[in-house]
Amino acid sequence: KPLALPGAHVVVTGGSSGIGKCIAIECYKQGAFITLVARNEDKLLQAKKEIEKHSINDKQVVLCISVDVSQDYSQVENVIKQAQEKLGPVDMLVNCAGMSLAGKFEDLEVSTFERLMSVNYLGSVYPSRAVITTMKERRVGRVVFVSSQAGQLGLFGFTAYSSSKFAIRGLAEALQMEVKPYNVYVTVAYPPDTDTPGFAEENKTKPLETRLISETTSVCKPEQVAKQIVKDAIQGNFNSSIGSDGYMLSSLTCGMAPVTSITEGLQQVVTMGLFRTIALFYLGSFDSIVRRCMMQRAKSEIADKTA
Ligand SMILES: NC(=O)C1=CN([C@@H]2O[C@H](COP(=O)(O)OP(=O)(O)OC[C@H]3O[C@@H](n4cnc5c(N)ncnc54)[C@H](OP(=O)(O)O)[C@@H]3O)[C@@H](O)[C@H]2O)C=CC1
Ligand SMILES: CCCCCCCCCCCCCCCC(=O)[C@@H](N)CO
Repeated sequence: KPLALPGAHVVVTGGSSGIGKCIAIECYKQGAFITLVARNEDKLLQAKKEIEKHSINDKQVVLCISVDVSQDYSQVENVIKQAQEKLGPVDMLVNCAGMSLAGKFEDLEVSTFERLMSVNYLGSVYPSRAVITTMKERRVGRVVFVSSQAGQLGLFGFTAYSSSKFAIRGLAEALQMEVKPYNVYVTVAYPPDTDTPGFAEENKTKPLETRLISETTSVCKPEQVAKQIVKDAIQGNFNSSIGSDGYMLSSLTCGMAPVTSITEGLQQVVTMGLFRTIALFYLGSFDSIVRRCMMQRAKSEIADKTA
């Protein structure tokens, strides 16, 4: 019972840039009709043009809607209504609008915590809330949440970002239990660092510790991440991850997450102990990175004072 993308209506928030844009392209290539949701109209139009290059028939449409997904629920509800009037009921919603800001806890403004929670978490609640009733009624639907590897473990510098991405996991687990009997499937994606404009922005303020720890995993291409997310969403897999560290992290942090197949469940049972063992070594190396950076900073402070 995979979702058939040809002719389907896919809404992608954050679809004007990075991972979201690549998800839109991937779905368009498979015959879907697309609604892009983001704030900046120029970026939306630019992305629309780029996506339209990949059309497979002359009926396909890319609709652009400018709205802030985190501000006002009634606004978000309205634009979803508009999109449904033009392109029909939403078959798949991808919540990809989001942002990251890294910094030490005491260096981050309190407003940053509010902002990230509002964009990353509430910005996923609002569009989902706006599409879910119709999906349940039609007994068709996919809701995709884009969390992060930083939504599976807490890292130095990500006190504000990680918590907003962990929140998505709780929302997704609870929602999946509610909507599964209606044939609506929820997917949570946990991408690693991915080469996007958003990632470049994040790197401008990233503490050294965060950079060094993140370098444990390599930087992915957004096309590759998008392909995996679309594949998992079509299949109705609850979990979507990439690479061997992504696989280990998902297995290790499965907790009480819904299980998609018997194979997945068995793999989790068998690998859990081994992956926890590996994780202990990673945690040790992260701690030593943090300690080394601290000593380095202390040294250069002393040098500054004596100079
Ligand atoms: N790149 C990475 O390393 C990783 C990214 N992720 C997650 O993937 C998602 C996409 O990231 P990435 O592709 O790097 O991001 P980009 O910054 O490249 O793109 C973000 C998109 O979201 C839109 N957006 C941002 N804020 C809002 C808002 N308030 N309302 C509506 N639209 C908004 C932007 O458009 P506009 O600004 O015009 O509104 C843009 O289309 C994010 O949730 C991110 O946390 C997860 C793991 C790794
Ligand atoms: C058995 C256990 C294996 C453990 C491997 C752990 C590796 C941890 C690295 C975490 C990297 C964090 C990526 C955050 C990406 C992100 O969301 C931002 N770039 C957004 O802009």
